[in-house]
Amino acid sequence: MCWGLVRSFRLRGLLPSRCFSCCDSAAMKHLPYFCRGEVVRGFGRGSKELGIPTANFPEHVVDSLPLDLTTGIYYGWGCVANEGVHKIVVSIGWNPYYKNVKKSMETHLIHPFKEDFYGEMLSVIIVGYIRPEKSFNSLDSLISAIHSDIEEAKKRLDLPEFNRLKDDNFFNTHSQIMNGH
Ligand SMILES: Cc1cc2nc3c(=O)[nH]c(=O)nc-3n(C[C@H](O)[C@H](O)[C@H](O)COP(=O)(O)O)c2cc1C
Ligand SMILES: Nc1ncnc2c1ncn2[C@@H]1O[C@H](COP(=O)(O)OP(=O)(O)O)[C@@H](O)[C@H]1O
Ligand SMILES: [Mg+2]
Repeated sequence: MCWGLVRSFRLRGLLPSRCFSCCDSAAMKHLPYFCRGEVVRGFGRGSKELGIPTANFPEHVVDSLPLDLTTGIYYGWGCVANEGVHKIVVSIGWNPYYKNVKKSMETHLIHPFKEDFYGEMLSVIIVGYIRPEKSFNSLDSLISAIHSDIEEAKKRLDLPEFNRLKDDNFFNTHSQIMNGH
């Protein structure tokens, strides 16, 4: 754990004053992480098998993630086509339950959408880390874990230090400049 970084995040108001047991230095050092890309098709399991749709980013967006960014489950804010900012949970990795060969980055927006939005631009700010990805013994266990992640994300995003990032100017621009470069 790099306490210098943790302190600097706290001073900038990006970390709560108490440390969550799931703090992970390799995840934290890149946060908040700004990311934007078109929504593409995945395996079609999110809605059909899990009842939890995930908007998948294209390969080039996944490949541009920092190589040392810990895989796992994150939370933050997201916006489809510049129309409203919503709480999100994000899964980054190989979906060990399904043994995917390619790394994916998938966002579930905690908001009911009337229609699919494939091809639209999705902008996300990842602000915190929840847990590593796991392989579960049953589909029901995976679904329960995802629902717990959603509840955890909803709570943490109400903390003032995370809540204010929903108003970040990133969601009002189309700029390709992200994470300072
Ligand atoms: C909050 C959240 C947590 C997830 N946790 C796991 C996990 O622990 N293990 C896993 O194999 N997949 C996990 N996933 C990924 C799902 O397996 C994946 O979203 C699902 O297979 C849909 O894939 P698709 O978009 O290709 O249809 C998680 C997804 C979300 C949104
Ligand atoms: N709340 C939501 N969060 C994420 N995607 C959603 C949501 N509501 C509808 N969708 C749509 O569902 C799609 C994802 O469903 P999913 O079953 O994971 O398919 P895929 O495997 O193609 O990603 C998204 O690309 C989007 O068009
Ligand atoms: Mg998906």
